[in-house]
Amino acid sequence: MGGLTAPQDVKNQSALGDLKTLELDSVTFVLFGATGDLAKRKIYPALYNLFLDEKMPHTFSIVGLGRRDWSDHTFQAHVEKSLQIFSRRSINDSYKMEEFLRVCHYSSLDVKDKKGYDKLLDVIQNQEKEMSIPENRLFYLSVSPEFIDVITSNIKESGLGSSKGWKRLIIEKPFGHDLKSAQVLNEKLSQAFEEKEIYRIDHYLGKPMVQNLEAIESANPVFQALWSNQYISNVQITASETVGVEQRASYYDQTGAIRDMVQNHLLQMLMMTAMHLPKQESVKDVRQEKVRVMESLRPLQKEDVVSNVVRGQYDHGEIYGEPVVGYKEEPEIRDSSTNDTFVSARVLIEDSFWSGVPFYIRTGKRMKEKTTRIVIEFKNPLNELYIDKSEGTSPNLLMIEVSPNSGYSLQINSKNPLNGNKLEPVAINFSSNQENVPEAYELLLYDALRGDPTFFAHWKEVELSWKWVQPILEAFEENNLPLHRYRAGSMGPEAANQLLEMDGFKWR
Ligand SMILES: NC(=O)C1=CN([C@@H]2O[C@H](COP(=O)(O)OP(=O)(O)OC[C@H]3O[C@@H](n4cnc5c(N)ncnc54)[C@H](OP(=O)(O)O)[C@@H]3O)[C@@H](O)[C@H]2O)C=CC1
Ligand SMILES: O=C1O[C@H](COP(=O)(O)O)[C@@H](O)[C@H](O)[C@H]1O
Repeated sequence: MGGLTAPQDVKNQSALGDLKTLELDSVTFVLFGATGDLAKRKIYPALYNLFLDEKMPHTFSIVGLGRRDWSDHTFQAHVEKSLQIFSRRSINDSYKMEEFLRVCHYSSLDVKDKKGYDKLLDVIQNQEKEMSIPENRLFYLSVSPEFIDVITSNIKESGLGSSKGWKRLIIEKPFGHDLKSAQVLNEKLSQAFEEKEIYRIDHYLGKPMVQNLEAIESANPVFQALWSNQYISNVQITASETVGVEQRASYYDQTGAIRDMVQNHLLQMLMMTAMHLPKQESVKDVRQEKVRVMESLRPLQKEDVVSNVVRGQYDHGEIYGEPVVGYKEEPEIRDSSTNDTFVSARVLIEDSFWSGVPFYIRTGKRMKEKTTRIVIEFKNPLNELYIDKSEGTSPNLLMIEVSPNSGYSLQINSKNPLNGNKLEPVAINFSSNQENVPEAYELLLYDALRGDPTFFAHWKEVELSWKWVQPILEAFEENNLPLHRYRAGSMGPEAANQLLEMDGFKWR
């Protein structure tokens, strides 16, 4: 096995480079919430795909935890089933499958039971001894956020966290419910883990096209030259979904689009789009630059929210031709709910690069299409050159398709000989082969295994995001702005279009 791959070992490598050849430290992957939904849909498939790609350490073991009284055998059958359903890769190689399942073990633990952690320590130490794994432990908390505090303090007190090797902690969203609760949670976390050991997952940061954003600018002189308020008129970030609240009513009705999507995923995409990096970027640079973006956001006062933010809630309608009920008719949603299922906002960055360039963000459930897209709209001074206004040009647009498709499209103007040589917008397209695109969780787990936190959210980013969002939460709670209804299957309320129209733009 190679030497320790501590965060400092990767800090000088390109944050975006391919490190496939790097040898990873042997590790015990300790999964809290191993019987849950996220584990089966995302975590096992990601680990297995990494294993098939030889991106797992040479020696590793997985210890799954939950309250259920499962044997190793039951757990392995559960993991296998989840791979059959959710892995994007073939599961026909029975030799590889057996090899993978052999290292999956299960131990039952109620996370509130202090004594249970002593037993867990024994289980892990025995595994480590048997498989000659040094005491490197990666703890993944795929459980409800209410347990984060109790788990991390029990990890500390039981000695599970005081190993001779390294320890890392991966935690899922949501990180807090508002600014105060996030600060309290972070304070508790930091009693058991150092910031450099904490990997806060935002799965949008694992999407290949989000990881590519910085490269689009820095690896293309043509965009590098244009990437500022001199040439860009506005930036639009959309994350629309066709699904409704599904089986998560109790979570979502307390959370809304503002906490579920805006505070984390949309602001992370905004940071990744707006940050400026020197050529030799490192983990520290990326995170510093993202923080700089957040520090430059014009803060919203509660009274500004009404003119910069639109909130909506879906009514009944149709999705892909099928009728769907409105939000308040969804099972377990309160009749009186004023929860936001749609949010759009105008965000202003007050620095020398972006001042005067509005960033518009929008996200919603039960919209017309499932798409995550970032559009950079360039200024269009040419129109004034055309005396005949029917010969006007369209703005150049760089459209970055994040998901479900990954690709770019650049809209330029061109004469169409089939239409009297009139100028028309045409698109230059690139789209990745979807089958080979790794899943976000694969990229993120690989980074955590090799100790690279670049694409995880640093506490400062999380805190600054909550700070920006906090006045919006309060304005929503106090009902200071309208709750616009929108038809399921539409692109949200009309007020979201007006937000751009008043600045002379439209959603792309
Ligand atoms: N599912 C998803 O798509 C997403 C989930 N997340 C986040 O991931 C986390 C997990 O979500 P999800 O998998 O959906 O949740 P589930 O409710 O499906 O699973 C919860 C897990 O926690 C375990 N658990 C609950 N109580 C205890 C306890 N007292 N002691 C030990 N284990 C316990 C359960 O095991 P058992 O029942 O055996 O005790 C189960 O394995 C949450 O923070 C969620 O917000 C984030 C993004 C997407
Ligand atoms: O974190 C979340 O993300 C999903 C959308 O993720 P995507 O990768 O499918 O775009 C969203 O449905 C969910 O409500 C939210 O918690």
